[in-house]
Amino acid sequence: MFLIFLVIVFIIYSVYGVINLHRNYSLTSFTRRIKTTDGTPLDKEVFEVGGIFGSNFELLSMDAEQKFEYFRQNASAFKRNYVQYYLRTPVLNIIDANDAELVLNDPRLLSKGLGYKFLHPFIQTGLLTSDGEKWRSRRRLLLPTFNYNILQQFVDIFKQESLNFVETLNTHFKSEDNNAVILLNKLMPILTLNNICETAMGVHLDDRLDCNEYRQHFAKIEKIFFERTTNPIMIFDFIYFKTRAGKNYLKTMETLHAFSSGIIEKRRKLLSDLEKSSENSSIPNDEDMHYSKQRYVLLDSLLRAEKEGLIDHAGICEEVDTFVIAGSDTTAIGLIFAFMNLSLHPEVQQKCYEEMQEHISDDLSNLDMANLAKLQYFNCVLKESQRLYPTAPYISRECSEDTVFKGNILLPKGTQINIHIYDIHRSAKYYEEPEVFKPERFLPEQRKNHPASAFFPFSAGLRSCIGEKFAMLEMKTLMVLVLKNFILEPITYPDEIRCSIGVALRCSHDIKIKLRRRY
Ligand code: HEM
Repeated sequence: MFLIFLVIVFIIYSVYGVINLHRNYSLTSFTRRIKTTDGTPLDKEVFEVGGIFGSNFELLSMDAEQKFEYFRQNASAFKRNYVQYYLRTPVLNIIDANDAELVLNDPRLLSKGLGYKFLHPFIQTGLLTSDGEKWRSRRRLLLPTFNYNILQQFVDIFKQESLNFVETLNTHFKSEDNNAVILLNKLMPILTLNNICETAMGVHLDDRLDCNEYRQHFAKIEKIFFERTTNPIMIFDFIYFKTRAGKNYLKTMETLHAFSSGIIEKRRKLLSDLEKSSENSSIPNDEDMHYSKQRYVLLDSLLRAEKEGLIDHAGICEEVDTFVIAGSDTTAIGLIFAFMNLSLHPEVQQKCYEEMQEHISDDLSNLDMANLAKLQYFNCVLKESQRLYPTAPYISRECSEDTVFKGNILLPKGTQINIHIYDIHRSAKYYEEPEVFKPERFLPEQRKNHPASAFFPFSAGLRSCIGEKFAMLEMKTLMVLVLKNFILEPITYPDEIRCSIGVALRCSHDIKIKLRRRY
């Protein structure tokens, strides 16, 4: 009898223990739960996605497009921030603009999310992925290289590269025809990779620095990056790098690193040749002249810092890798969707054309920062395009310690905070007819119709994009050159576009437009 009593007590105790454990831990995810600090139900604050196995297996069988859609469906089903549990990782998904602003302005939440760690073999801990003091000192070092005077000089390069681009577009016309079909996703990345290398790195791409190969390898890396973030088995380096896929990944990385090493080597040589030629006061060759007349670039800041012992060669490599990819892939996506939207909206295109004709002469002699700043409607078009197609559909932070958010939500150390820019930008809570392309919403008199916090394609707060002004100038300059020369007509329509998840916004198929020459 006593034994039966003991067994019953044991069972009750065990059940109680498990219930208590379950309250505090997501047992199948081996992680602590996000909770309120005062014991009120979490559901009052955020939606908690249930399921005995957490969300561990939800993404496993999905392809990149389905994963992208999965987050959109979550946003429209839950309609508020939601919590999920993955293996050893609580995740707070933010789809509320004010809460996104709170996270991005919180000095305790500057560390990047777990996903970025899979980029470390490629860009190590450069500005985008580093944390703490390293990030702070790099940001201090690099910020001045985007000042007004330097950007002003970059505009000349954007202009030259855009002229070259227009020439390339002209080669797509058959002689008897005034119609050319352009694959935006193929052409834009070439232009933007050239631009970042010419401007921030002060290096001209040539056969040695093969841009196509670089892009193909980056696409591979990106695919693997996402497979790894959503597959619990591939998360661990010590398993992953033993697999064949892991070994191939490291090989791909070598090609990418060879590209950035080539850039550094070229700039070092150029600077040393310039130094020598000024010592000998001989007449520098054409290329030297081109660069000496030109500008002080980001890479020079890094090389100078190396001389002062503030950074080593490995540090320079990680920053070059970071800036080459962050400064080219992003603006390429911005341009692809801006041109697609212009092709779909002839009235918007016409307004841009008229604004541009008023401020920029046909010989482009006054195409500079001051006149680009006058193109206010261009700004609206670029912003509206980035609202609908934000280059970074989501960004992520990690709690480096237990953190109380909004006064009442306890986020355990290691919690990932995913901010879904895409969902906020398209939310009916903030925008009237959110799916409709309306650049006018960004005109000064209409801006009050949506909260400022509901638009942040370049992120916000201390870790916002360092290249925002650079990107806007680059995109505007190309728009001027293309609209001066061509009329854009649609081929690809928004309802045909299937976005897929990636480091940045991806689309699995081509985005095309048709061009007609203006003259
Ligand atoms: C349309 C173009 C661009 C968009 C939409 C964009 C967007 C963003 C976003 C959303 C972030 C924050 C990422 C995060 O918190 O995880 C970011 C950071 C960053 N961006 Fe951009 N970017 C663009 C162009 C550029 C360009 C042209 C450069 C370089 C010239 C650049 C360099 C960087 C760097 C280095 C960071 C990390 C900053 C830090 O953590 O201190 N981006 N960008």
